[in-house]
Amino acid sequence: MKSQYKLTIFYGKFIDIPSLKAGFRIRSSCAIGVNSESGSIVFIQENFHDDLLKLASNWDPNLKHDEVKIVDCNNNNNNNSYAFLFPGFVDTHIHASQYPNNGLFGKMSLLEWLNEYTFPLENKLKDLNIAKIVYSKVIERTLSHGTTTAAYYATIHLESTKLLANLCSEYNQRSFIGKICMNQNSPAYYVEPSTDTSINLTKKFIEHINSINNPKINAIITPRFAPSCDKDLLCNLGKLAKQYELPIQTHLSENLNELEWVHDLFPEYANYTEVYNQNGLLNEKTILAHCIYLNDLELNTIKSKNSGIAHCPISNSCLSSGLCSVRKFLNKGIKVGLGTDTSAGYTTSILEVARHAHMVSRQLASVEGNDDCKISVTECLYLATLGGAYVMGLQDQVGSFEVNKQFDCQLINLTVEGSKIDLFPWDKETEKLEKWFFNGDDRNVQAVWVGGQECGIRSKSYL
Ligand SMILES: Nc1nc2[nH]cnc2c(=O)[nH]1
Ligand SMILES: [Zn+2]
Repeated sequence: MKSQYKLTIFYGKFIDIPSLKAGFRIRSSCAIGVNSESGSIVFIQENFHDDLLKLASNWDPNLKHDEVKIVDCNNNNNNNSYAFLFPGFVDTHIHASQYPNNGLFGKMSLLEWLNEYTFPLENKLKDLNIAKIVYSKVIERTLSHGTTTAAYYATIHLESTKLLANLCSEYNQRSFIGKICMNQNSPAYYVEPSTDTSINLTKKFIEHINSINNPKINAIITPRFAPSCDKDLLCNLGKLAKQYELPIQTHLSENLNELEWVHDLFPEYANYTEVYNQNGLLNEKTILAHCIYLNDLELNTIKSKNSGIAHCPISNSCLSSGLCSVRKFLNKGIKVGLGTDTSAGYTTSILEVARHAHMVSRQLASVEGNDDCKISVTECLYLATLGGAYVMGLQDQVGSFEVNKQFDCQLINLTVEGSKIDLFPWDKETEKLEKWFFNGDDRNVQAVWVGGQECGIRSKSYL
């Protein structure tokens, strides 16, 4: 539907983190103009206290007043309130199909959990009615937590994976969607019978994404992980990614038993990373989840291919997979983002994942006796936004507020009714933001926009 507006001007306090070490960039009384057709930012004017329509005329002198929409999020009139606009979160690793199992993992670790909890659930989603319920809920829930971009795993089923893509398009959530590929070492009821089947279904899925013709909705090549794909499938998926110039997502080095298994299954490769590398699956658009046990050689390979890592600290804790040193990745200049890894991770909130990343980094610092392990609040929030954008190859489009970037944004209100955050008159501005980091949740997310278009978010009864 074509908007009656040609320009939307968002006005308020804009906060983002433009680089890992930059800290909070706070732009107050700031007007950001968004081209309604393209969804991209056309101007940014901070400390602006004049008539906003003047900015519209500067941008296009022919614009009529009723072609300009003003979204005023400024709250300077009221000393007791505090709200700001922040880049939408980027979830670089989430299993949409596993959402009903969030919080269900018992005492299990990865390989038994896959067999007991995960494969039976994923298999249920071949039923399109079930898939519709699950996928609608996970999109609604992630949007309500401020996730504007997500890299989703679906299941091995073509039709329900197509449905996930359609729903992301309808809900207006920027997404990479992967039909899972797996042709070995999986239960008979949940496995693809051959490489050909897996490749053909993936091609059909790519065609479907092309038919949606929505630049926010993308296909991603998704070998589940090395143990569930034979060499032939891995190699053909590498070729497919190259042929269609598509991103790739998979799991790497998450659990010690998994590592041993990969070593037994693929003895001809020097290490786990080489299994992917030598089959054409590592490039600048590859998202590697976990990467807990990589050695220096493997990290160097990932760096040289400019692949990115999805750090999933909640999942790593839930399945007792291990403590992952993010600082090691950052020191090597490897791209890092955050992933909920629903449902190995119990939440769909990237803010909660960012908090846990912070906590795990402190545990590592004490285990290793090295304070350099600690990642700061703003570093964690960078990973949750622009860091994730880099991992997904979207760094020129999302993750921070810059002219020509897409307007993917969440309105955070710390003083909304029901908020868990108590502010005091002596709180400094950055302290308010740190309080949000530790005690904020979806109650503070008042609105979400992707490409300048507002997304519906669930049950905001107090608004
Ligand atoms: N956390 C996690 N690891 C995996 N490794 C292979 N499949 C999965 C999965 O679904 N979740
Ligand atoms: Zn995962």
